[in-house]
Parts: sequence; C-alpha cells; structure tokens
Amino acid sequence: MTRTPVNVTVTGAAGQIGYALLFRIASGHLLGSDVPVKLRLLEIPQGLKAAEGTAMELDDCAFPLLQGIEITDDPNVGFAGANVALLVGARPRTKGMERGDLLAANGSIFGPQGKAINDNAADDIKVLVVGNPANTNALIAQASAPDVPAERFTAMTRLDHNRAISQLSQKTGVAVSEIRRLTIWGNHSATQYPDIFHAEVAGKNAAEVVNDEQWLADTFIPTVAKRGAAIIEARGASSAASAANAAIDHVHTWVNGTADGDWTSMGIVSDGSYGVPEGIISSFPVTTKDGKFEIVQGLEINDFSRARIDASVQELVEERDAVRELGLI
Ligand SMILES: NC(=O)C1=CN([C@@H]2O[C@H](COP(=O)(O)OP(=O)(O)OC[C@H]3O[C@@H](n4cnc5c(N)ncnc54)[C@H](O)[C@@H]3O)[C@@H](O)[C@H]2O)C=CC1
Ligand SMILES: O=C([O-])CC(=O)C(=O)O
Repeated sequence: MTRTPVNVTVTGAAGQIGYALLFRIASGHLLGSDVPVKLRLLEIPQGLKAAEGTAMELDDCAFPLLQGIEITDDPNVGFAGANVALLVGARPRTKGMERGDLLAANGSIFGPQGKAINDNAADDIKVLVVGNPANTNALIAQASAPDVPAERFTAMTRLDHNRAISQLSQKTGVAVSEIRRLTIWGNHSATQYPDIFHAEVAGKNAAEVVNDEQWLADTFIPTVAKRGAAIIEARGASSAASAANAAIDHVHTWVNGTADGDWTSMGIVSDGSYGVPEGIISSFPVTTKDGKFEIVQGLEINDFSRARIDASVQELVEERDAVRELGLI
C-alpha cells in the first residue's frame, strides 16, 4: 500500500454512534476500499477508558487499511493534521427534551473544537457535525474557524434523507435503489422538510406517483421528521447504527461524488439560494464532485414546499440568534 493515509478524527468516539462508526471507517467504507486511514479518537476524560477499549477491538480486527489509532482528550492533538473530522461527541437528546434545550449545553463544545480545527487541521479539512443540534453546532464550529473556508463545515441531514427514501420506497413498493433526487430542506429537527416534488421513483415524478397530498402532509413528513423521537421511544436510546451509516454516506458522497442525475442532502452554509438567509447552515439538495459540492439550482418551489422550508429556516435563524446572544458566534 503506497497511498498516504488519510487522518480521520472522530469526537465522541466512546459513544454509541462512535462504536458503530469506527469499524466501518477502518474497513474502508468512509473513503474507499483502497484508502488507508489513521484514526484519532477525541473524548472527554471520562470517555478515554472506553475509547481505549474500542481501540483494542479495532486492533483485534486487523483491518488492512488501518494504519494507526491515537486517543486523546486534547482537541489540539485530536485535530492535528486532520483531513476529515466527524464531530459526533455531544450530549444526546433524552426523552422529552427539545432541541432548543440542547443549544446551551452543546454550544461550548463546538466553539473550542472549531478553534482547534482552525489551528491544527490539514488544509483540506472536511468537517461533518453529527452531534445535535447539528446545524447550529456546525455554525458555532465554523464561526470559530475563520481561516478555514466556510463550506468545509457541514451538518448531517443524510439520516433524514435516508429515512425519507425508505418511507417512500415502502409507500410506492419501489426499491430504494430506484429513488432519486429527494431533498431534505432546513434543520435536522422536527421542522425539517422532506421534499418529494422533485424526487423520482423508478424514473417517474414521486409526488405524481404518490398522488396523495394528505399522506404527504399527515403521514410522510411527520414520520420522517419525528423518526428520531420514535426511535428513542422504541429503543430507549437515540439512533446509533443508522446515524453512523448516514455519516459514512455523507462523507463518502462528499469525497467520491453523487451519481449522474442524482443528488443528496447536506447541511451547508447558505449562499442565499432559495431565499435561505446567507450564513446559516441549512440542508439543501446538493451534487458533489471531486470533493466539492454545489447546491442544485433552478428547482421550482411550490406553495406547499415554500411554507415548510420557510418554517424550518425560521427555526435555524432563531437558533443562530440564540447562540449569538450567548456569545457563541
Ligand atoms: N444528525 C443526526 O442525524 C443525528 C445526530 N445524533 C446526535 O449525535 C450525538 C452523539 O450521539 P451518541 O453517540 O448516541 O451519544 P453518546 O452519549 O452515546 O456518546 C457521546 C459521546 O461523546 C462524548 N463527548 C461529550 N462531549 C465531548 C467533547 N467535548 N469532546 C469529545 N467527546 C465528547 C461522550 O463522552 C460520549 O462518549 C448526539 O448529540 C445525538 O443527538 C444522533 C443521531 C442522529
Ligand atoms: O434526536 C436525537 O437525538 C437523535 C437524532 O437526531 C435522530 O435520530 O435524528
């Protein structure tokens, strides 16, 4: 193996998503089956011992692509030379807790981590924020990293995207592999808007195939938007393996590109497209190529979609204003 290893930093490595994520990174699912990786696991002091246990298990897999594991509680060490950073470590939402409650609790984690990325990461750093509230945590990290191009900070809405594809597949009886161009707009929260008006189901317009606005409004959208809470209710813990899978998908698509004629959903810094205020981190339909992404332009937004996009974006604006008031950005 002659390729230079890619440095991948995972925060919250000892948590439940970390446990589902690290083995897939080490086995080549994040970047490709020919790309060696070096892992850095960043934890808080209480998490270091469990992270060491996970690292022992990673060793025991003898992954051919895994060229080293370092464990630390120092963000400056954790992000040194990082090419990819997965910011998972945060306080997960527990039963009955709303996302707004999480802002203050998590904000102080992402400022210092953004600064450590700014000061220590590699020039090509790509950041995915998974820890909730993901969009606004990403905004805090991005605002704390003035030397890093803003578009390198992204938030995860790929789990919502995958959930929506699965629900649409079950409704239409068409395989997930035949569903394209679905979009998650806005916040990774209950206000998110999964949009099927431009989606295709086996080459046909999904909204026309479904032809049931009541199902869309009363079943599909709430099922997707509240799936996180439904999983917590059922499992007694928030989504872990599916979240790890979505993080793998997000970075893999970012690095390796979307399929021709398809797109994905990513939380990215808005450039003002589709009336989303510049600077907030909102989910958009994006195509990716050569490690870069572009917002899909020119989609017609009907009144049904407009109202829902605006509502979710309004929530993001309020979250931004709240963290501004807290002095976090
Ligand atoms: N964007 C999305 O679609 C999803 C996001 N999430 C979010 O992901 C986050 C992680 O979830 P889980 O792994 O289930 O939580 P967990 O509680 O099992 O693990 C979190 C880990 O982060 C560590 N941690 C806390 N503060 C840290 C810091 N400052 N630096 C490094 N590590 C730190 C903790 O010690 C713990 O090991 C939560 O915020 C959860 O809400 C979960 C599912 C989907
Ligand atoms: O709500 C949570 O903490 C978990 C989450 O984001 C999801 O499953 O979408």
